[in-house]
Formats: sequence, structure tokens, C-alpha cells
Amino acid sequence: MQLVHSPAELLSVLRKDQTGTPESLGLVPTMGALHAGHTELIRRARAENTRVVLSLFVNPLQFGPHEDFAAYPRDLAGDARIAEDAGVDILFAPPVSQMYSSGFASRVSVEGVSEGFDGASRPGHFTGVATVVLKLLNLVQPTRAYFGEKDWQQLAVVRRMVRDLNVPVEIVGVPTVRSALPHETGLALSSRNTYLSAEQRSRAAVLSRALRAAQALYAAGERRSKALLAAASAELASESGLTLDYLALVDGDMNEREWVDNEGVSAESLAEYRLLVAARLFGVRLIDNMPLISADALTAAL
Ligand SMILES: Nc1ncnc2c1ncn2[C@@H]1O[C@H](COP(=O)(O)OP(=O)(O)OP(=O)(O)O)[C@@H](O)[C@H]1O
Ligand SMILES: CC(C)(CO)[C@@H](O)C(=O)[O-]
Ligand code: BAL
Repeated sequence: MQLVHSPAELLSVLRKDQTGTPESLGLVPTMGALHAGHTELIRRARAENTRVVLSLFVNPLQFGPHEDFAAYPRDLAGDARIAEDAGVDILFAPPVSQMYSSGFASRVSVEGVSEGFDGASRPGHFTGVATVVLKLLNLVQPTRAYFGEKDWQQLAVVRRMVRDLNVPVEIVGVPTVRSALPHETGLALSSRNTYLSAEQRSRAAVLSRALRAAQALYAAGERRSKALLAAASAELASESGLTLDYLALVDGDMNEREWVDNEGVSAESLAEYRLLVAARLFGVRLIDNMPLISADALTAAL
């Protein structure tokens, strides 16, 4: 028998198999329709853990009444093949009734970081995300859980919830995987891209070009946030099929920031600044984000 006094020790004991070998479990939460962004999360989880669980659950709680819950792409057989090839050990794909039994009445609400941007455009969305993510963390009890930077605000919400509620898991953010196809270079991979035709996808790559334009201006020495956002706006304006939802510069706490210069901003906090964009293109709402300063330039600056 082992006598354990601290929560940290309890976890480390629980995470060893019967021979005492440490076990680690990586969880990759998804809504399915798997693409190379998801397989990158799985690859990271595979490399950093002894076992990998992939959850596949289209969570009704995070969709608004007029959103695409019913239309969301579903292909369990195809996803299972991709997951197996990528080295997933356990695929957890519960029906809605298993996750939300009748009388379900609890919600996790994360204030502050949830409120602007996607939180403002999709009321209740992040409460739905936080609730299901906490349920998945409780069910799987992973050592690490993997989330894409593509959903930057979601990552901020999950990190805040895990810190606030003492959830014993390490949250790992994985950089956005982008299309390398010549006609849509830079487009952030997203399950919702499947709603677009090839031509529409190539036009949707304007989102990443806009963020890169602001990044390039920053790299060239421009420090006024309005000028950076104007460069991105000009690029977005070149696409007639686009309706902008938001374009903003935010700090690490998801607060919108305006700059005339960045004197006094440390390299560490600079690394947390992000340019965010959300827009509707051909009836599909897409999001993207990039750091203000590229990873290479940041390494050089630090
Ligand atoms: N291009 C990508 N690069 C890295 N991670 C990604 C990418 N796309 C999605 N992810 C991450 O995969 C996880 C599951 O996301 P989800 O199943 O909603 O896919 P999605 O492509 O984001 O779909 P949607 O189009 O509905 O936003 C999330 O953590 C998400 O951030
Ligand atoms: C994290 C998540 C799986 C929760 O349903 C979802 O929001 C997603 O796929 O990004
Ligand atoms: N990828 C984020 C999940 C959503 O848009 O509902």
C-alpha cells in the first residue's frame, strides 16, 4: 500500500502502471472531420505521451440556435481510419445522450477572456466549449491535452479554466497548420473549409494574407497598431465575397490593444500579442490569427 499526502503525488502515483513505469496520457479533443491540423495535434500527443486518446464529439452546447450543428461534417468511419493511422490508442466518440443526460443543468462559464471577439459574435459558445472540455478532462484524466492555436481564444479560455479550477492537466497549444496547396497557400486548415469550393478556398486565403501584411509591416518597423490593422484591412477589402466580423490586436489576456509605439513592452509579452481576424466568406464563418512578430524574429529578439 502507498500512503500519499499531496495531490501532486497522488497524480504521479495514479499515472504509473502496475510495474511502476510512468504512464502519460495525451488527450486530443476534436469535433471530427479530421484534417492535417488534427493529425498534427495527434503527432504531438503521440510524441509526448505513452498513450493517446482522441475524442470526437460534435458538442451541441457550443452551437448557437442558427449555427451549423446539424450540417457539421460527420464521418466516423473515415475519422477512425485517420486516427488509427496517426497512432491513436483510444477513440472516444460518445453520442450526445451519453454526454448530456436528461436534466443536465451545469455550465462552466469563464469570464473575461470569453467575452469579446468570438464570445461576442457567438453568445454562449465558450460556455459550451468550457463545459464540454471540463467534462472530457474529467472523463479521460489526461496528463496533457492538445489544442490548436487556430482557435486562439478557445485556447485562452481553456487555459484560464484549467488554472482557475485547478484541473490537473498540462494544456499544450499547437501552431496552426496551413494549406501548402499553390492556389490556397496559407489558408488555415479547418473542418469548415469543406463547406467551400476550391475556388472559394483560394479566395479565403485572403485572411492569412491580411495577417501577414500586418506582420510584415511590423517587421519593417511600423509600431502604430492602427497602421498595422489598416494594412490588413486593405488586403481584406480586395475580396468582395468577404464580410468582416472583427480584426484586432490583442494581448495575452485577450484584451484589445492600441499602440502608438511599443516602448516598454517586454519581448515575453510581445510574444503573446496576436492579430485576430474573423469573417464570413461565401456564407461560412472563418477565423485566423497570427503572432505580431514571427517566431523566428522573436527568437532573434530574445
Ligand atoms: N489548422 C489547424 N492547425 C492546428 N490545429 C487545428 C487546426 N484546425 C483545427 N485545429 C484544432 O483541432 C482541435 C479540434 O478542432 P475542430 O474539430 O473544431 O476542427 P476545426 O478545423 O477547428 O473545425 P471548425 O472548422 O469547426 O472550426 C481544436 O483544438 C482546433 O484548434
Ligand atoms: C475543443 C472542442 C473539441 C470542444 O468541443 C471544440 O471546440 C473544437 O473542436 O475546437
Ligand atoms: N473549432 C472551434 C469549434 C467551433 O467553431 O465550434
